[in-house]
Amino acid sequence: MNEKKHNIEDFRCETNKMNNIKRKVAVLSGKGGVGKSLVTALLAVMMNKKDYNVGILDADITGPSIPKMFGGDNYKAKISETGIYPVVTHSGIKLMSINLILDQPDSPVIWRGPLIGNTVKQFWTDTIWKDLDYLFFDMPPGTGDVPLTVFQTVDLDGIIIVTSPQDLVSLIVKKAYNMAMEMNIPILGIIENMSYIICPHCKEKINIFGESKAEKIAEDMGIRFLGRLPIDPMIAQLCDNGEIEKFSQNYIDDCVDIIEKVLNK
Ligand SMILES: Nc1ncnc2c1ncn2[C@@H]1O[C@H](COP(=O)(O)OP(=O)(O)OP(=O)(O)O)[C@@H](O)[C@H]1O
Repeated sequence: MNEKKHNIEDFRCETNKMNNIKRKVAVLSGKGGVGKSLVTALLAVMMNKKDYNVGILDADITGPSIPKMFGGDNYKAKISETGIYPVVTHSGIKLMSINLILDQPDSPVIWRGPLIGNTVKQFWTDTIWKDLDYLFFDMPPGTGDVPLTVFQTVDLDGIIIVTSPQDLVSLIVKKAYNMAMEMNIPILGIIENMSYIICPHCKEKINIFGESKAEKIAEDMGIRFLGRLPIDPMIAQLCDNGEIEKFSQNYIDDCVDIIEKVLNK
């Protein structure tokens, strides 16, 4: 399906010798603010609940949000001569993010593209994850420098595209799709976030952006539709409180099952 179309240079790098990482999945969005970090965090939480060893590499260097969702903004990764030791969360998920290295998590990273790219590369080559069943990459939004670096550096098993209902009518999802296709990376499917709300009184499902077109668009592109997440104030609260590991809804159960099935074939 994803035949290589362009002559893109290959800069594959090996990860730390101590690592044994079975599956590497990047979570991508065409633009910011659609809930890509949230989806990454939820996938990790759900896979961890299924007893898999899970890690998250936060490749969003200028806007890292993973540590905060797990309550770890003040945790620090340990740097040694052999590599960088990730932070381990309450439930055992391993995290690597620029905010786990900076002295102050609110310090801005004012670096140019190549330095940002090299930092992400170093997270891949130097972090000591040891045994992981799944490593999720939370990519920065868009289809710029860093996604390109990750696509070239890491031998990814697949990407997941996160979108919101409004994006699907634009070309933004198509850009993420085209980038993965050009880099010959399998697309595992699309997840639609902020798809609907549930009335807290009558429990009616309200499609505030109109009837979702996600399934149809996925079908037109020939990729899987992995499911949809509602806007849920409880999710926002869990993120704000750094308690995303307490998430217990079944919104993405099907998505997790599909990913598990496809990647364990
Ligand atoms: N389905 C949802 N229900 C409630 N809140 C949500 C939902 N999705 C995302 N949010 C909230 O929106 C905020 C932004 O989400 P997130 O950081 O995942 O977006 P993003 O796409 O990774 O953004 P960027 O890539 O621009 O940093 C988070 O604080 C999260 O709590």
